[in-house]
Amino acid sequence: MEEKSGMIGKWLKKHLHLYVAATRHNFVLSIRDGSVDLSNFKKWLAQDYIFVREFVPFVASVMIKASKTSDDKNDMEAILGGLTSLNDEIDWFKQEASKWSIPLSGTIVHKANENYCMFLSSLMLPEVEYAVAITAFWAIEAVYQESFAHCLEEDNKVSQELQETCKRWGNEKFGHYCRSLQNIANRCLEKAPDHVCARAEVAFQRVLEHEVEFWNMSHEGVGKSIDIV
Ligand SMILES: Cc1ncc(CO)c(N)n1
Repeated sequence: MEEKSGMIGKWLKKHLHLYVAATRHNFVLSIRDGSVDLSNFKKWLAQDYIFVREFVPFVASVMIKASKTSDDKNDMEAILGGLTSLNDEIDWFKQEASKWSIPLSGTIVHKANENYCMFLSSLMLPEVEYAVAITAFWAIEAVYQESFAHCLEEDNKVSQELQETCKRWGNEKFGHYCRSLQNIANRCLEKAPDHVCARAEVAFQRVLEHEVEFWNMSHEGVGKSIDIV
């Protein structure tokens, strides 16, 4: 029988290439070195606001699974913390959009974003196991934590106006929250049958692929020539 403790750590090693693609994307590196094209940043911001609004019902669905099937009552607090931070995040997106004069209501949803949101919907189905959903949830948060924490590491040249964005996901408290989700996922995976673990591993890989596509979006034409056709 396969040793299952610390499953996430094993998958991070096994899929390191994909994890690095998702957490060291050129867009993120350009924020870190100060060379980011602000129009790309604005595209990302407008699309991420749409994503975050879709992410809320997904997190709520993870909460429902936890309340029905989790063997540890503390899971609820961790997930509730996630919902609370999404509440702040939505406010922050609105403020940031007004700072950059981005009209959030008229944004055309990019295909990559739509695909990612459809993937989230598929994970909301009641038949998706808690272990699978919590693994995906952790991965989604961890990519942003890892990416933006990297932006804040030594010798960064993040411009003043993007500091706050990096701190939003790169701060230590968010890091701690991601580690709590990782611990929950590890605990669930340890107890899950092999076929459920296999599904969680696939969900983890899919999240990373969607995250790469999401970053890619920022340097493609959004809302202009491509979307008008
Ligand atoms: C695309 C994407 N992934 C992860 C997060 C983290 O909440 C986010 N805001 N957007």
